[in-house]
Amino acid sequence: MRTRFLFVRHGDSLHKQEGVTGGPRSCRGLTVAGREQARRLGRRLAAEIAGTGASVYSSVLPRAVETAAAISAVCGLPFSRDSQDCGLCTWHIPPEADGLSNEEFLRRFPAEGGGVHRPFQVGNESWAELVTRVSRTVADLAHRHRGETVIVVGHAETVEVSFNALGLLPAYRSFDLEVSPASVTEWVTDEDPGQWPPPRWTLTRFNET
Ligand SMILES: O=C(O)[C@H](O)COP(=O)(O)O
Repeated sequence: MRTRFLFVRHGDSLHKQEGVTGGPRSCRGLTVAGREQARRLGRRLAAEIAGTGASVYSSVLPRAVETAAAISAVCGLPFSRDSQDCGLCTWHIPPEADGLSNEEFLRRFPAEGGGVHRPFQVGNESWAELVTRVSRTVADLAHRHRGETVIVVGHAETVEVSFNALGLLPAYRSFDLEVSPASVTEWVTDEDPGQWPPPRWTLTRFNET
């Protein structure tokens, strides 16, 4: 019984191009190149999951939703509003910061003493809160889809948290991870994802473009 998670970062996005925070109000989805990346990735994944099927989930932000919709369309998999989960989002920034340039966000919302448990900006999540939120969502999906393949379309942080949720790394790690647009990171286990103690997952590829 193999359970397989394919974590995908969204394709090239307008928020990156424009240098804005890109929350629910200001995210305007993918660039033209990003849409093509998503379709190309969909074709690759369609070949990989042929015969096994998969379930597709995304965050609620348009850049992830568009990427997931493109992948699902190419693969012939269902994808609806019910497949979109805020638990898979990147940072939950304060609503007043949504749409600001990144520089302005850092300038107007500084929080001294930011760390693992205290946020780096006023009103933002802490890293530990983000890790817990995303990990909880991934754990629920693993439980619901034991023995199946799950495609999770999110953000750089969603992919990073796969190391906490499945690899059980502590929240603080002493190295950084580079996560490219439209990349795939895969974890598999042949153990029961719902067992206690937790199963051992294997990282079979990271940031594959
Ligand atoms: O830089 C950002 O806006 C956040 O880290 C979100 O990451 P994303 O570009 O993968 O959505």
